Amino acid sequence: MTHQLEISGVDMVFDTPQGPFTALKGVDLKISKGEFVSLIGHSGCGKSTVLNIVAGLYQASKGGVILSGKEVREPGPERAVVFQNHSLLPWLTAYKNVELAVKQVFGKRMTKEEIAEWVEHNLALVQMTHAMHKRPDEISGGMKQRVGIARALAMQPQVLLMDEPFGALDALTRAHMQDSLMAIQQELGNTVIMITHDVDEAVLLSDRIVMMTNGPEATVGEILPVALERPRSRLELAQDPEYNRLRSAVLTFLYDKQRKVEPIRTPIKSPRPAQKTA
Ligand SMILES: Nc1ncnc2c1ncn2[C@@H]1O[C@H](COP(=O)(O)OP(=O)(O)OP(=O)(O)O)[C@@H](O)[C@H]1O
Repeated sequence: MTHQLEISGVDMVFDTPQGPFTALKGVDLKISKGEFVSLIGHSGCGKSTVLNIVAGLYQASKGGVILSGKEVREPGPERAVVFQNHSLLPWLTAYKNVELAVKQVFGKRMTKEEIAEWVEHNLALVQMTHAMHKRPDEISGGMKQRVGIARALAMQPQVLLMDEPFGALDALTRAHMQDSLMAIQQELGNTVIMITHDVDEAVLLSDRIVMMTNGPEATVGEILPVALERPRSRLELAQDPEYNRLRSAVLTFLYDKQRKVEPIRTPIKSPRPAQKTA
């Protein structure tokens, strides 16, 4: 089976004032077209570094990434990135934000009418038609995130890279966004790599959960296939024994096998003033 995306033997060494720091060591991951893969692991293990290498924003120190047979060397429109802090241009409306990306990618190939239709179509996909002429400061965080997703989808990327896309949202908005993303991904068949800290989110959305070991020299620890039928309903899954088995497998990995022991610093007590003796 040929894979759409191959991350092979990736090491990442950062130069720091304290000397070289090996954040990643020997990361291997092969992803098929249309797969939804989550990266999960403790804070600082290197999830964003992996995503940035796939995005072409960082160059691996060793190894590399092949997408559809071509080596990734720089950012490109076939890999759209959605960050936690929706990076919309504040002076442009939701519509104009999406239009800008569409013009960058398809400006030469689409007519004005086609561009307008495509922008509206993608905003409709994320249910933002009603607010498409509002600026980012006039809409909620969840709505901004939806515009960010519409902008990424409108570029028709082969791979959608999402760095904790729903991390800053309240629980209800988050649940709604997860459901929309599942529906959109099922319709469009995009390949998605998503970083999350949320075990339920990982199990609900993914075809595979990639669990990373703690750094330094972090790498892929275990890969958990999630064979739950789609479409998935969060309410039904709450009672599903397989869902609960998968959930506890991730929790066991994170809190047992890769338990992170933070050094507890005992505050240094200031020496007691010497007692005066009479
Ligand atoms: N540009 C950089 N220079 C030096 N060290 C870096 C750089 N970027 C990341 N690191 C280090 O590499 C390690 C992995 O960082 P990364 O941001 O990829 O982790 P993460 O798993 O995404 O963390 P979080 O879940 O907290 O976002 C960390 O120890 C971090 O301090």
